[in-house]
Amino acid sequence: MRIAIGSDHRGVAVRHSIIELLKRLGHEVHDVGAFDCGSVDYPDIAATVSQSVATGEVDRGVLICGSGIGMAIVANKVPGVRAATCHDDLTAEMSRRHNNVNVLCLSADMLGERLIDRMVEIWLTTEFEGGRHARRIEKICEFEKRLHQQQEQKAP
Ligand SMILES: O=C(CO)[C@H](O)[C@H](O)[C@H](O)COP(=O)(O)O
Repeated sequence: MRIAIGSDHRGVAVRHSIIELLKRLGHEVHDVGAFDCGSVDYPDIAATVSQSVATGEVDRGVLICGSGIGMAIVANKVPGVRAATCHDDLTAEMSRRHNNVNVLCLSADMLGERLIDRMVEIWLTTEFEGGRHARRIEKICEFEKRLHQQQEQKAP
C-alpha cells in the first residue's frame, strides 16, 4: 500500500518508528514531516496527508500528534477522508471493519511503542465488512456532497 504519514513535533519519534514498521511490512511510505523537532501546527500536517488520501495519491494516511485528536478534527474536514483516533487493538480493528477508516490518528503522548505497532498492523490488515456498513458510509458521502452543494450555492 502507499501510505502517507505525518506528525507534529510531539509525534516525531513515534512517526519514525512507524515508518520503519511500514517499510518492514513492504509498504510505500510518503513521509510529510515534520522534519525537525521545532514546534509545528498539526492542521498543516493533517491537511497535507488527508488531501493526498482524498486525491488518491496514496491509499491510506497515518497522523500522530500529542493526543491524536486535533489531527482527526482536521482530517475529517476533507471530503472522502474518514479519520479516527484509535487507542487500542479493538478501536483500530473496528475503525476498519465498520467505518472503512482511511486515516488513522494516534496519540504520541498516551500510547506505548509496542501497542502502536500492533494497532498499525491490525489497522492495515483488517478489511472493511461492507454490507450495512457500506450503506452508512454512502450516507456520509451523500451528506458531504449536500454540504458542498449548499456552500457553492451560498458563494457569491
Ligand atoms: O492535536 C493535538 C491536540 O488535539 C495535539 O496534542 C498537539 O500535539 C498539541 O496540542 C500540541 O501542543 P504543544 O503544547 O504546542 O506541544
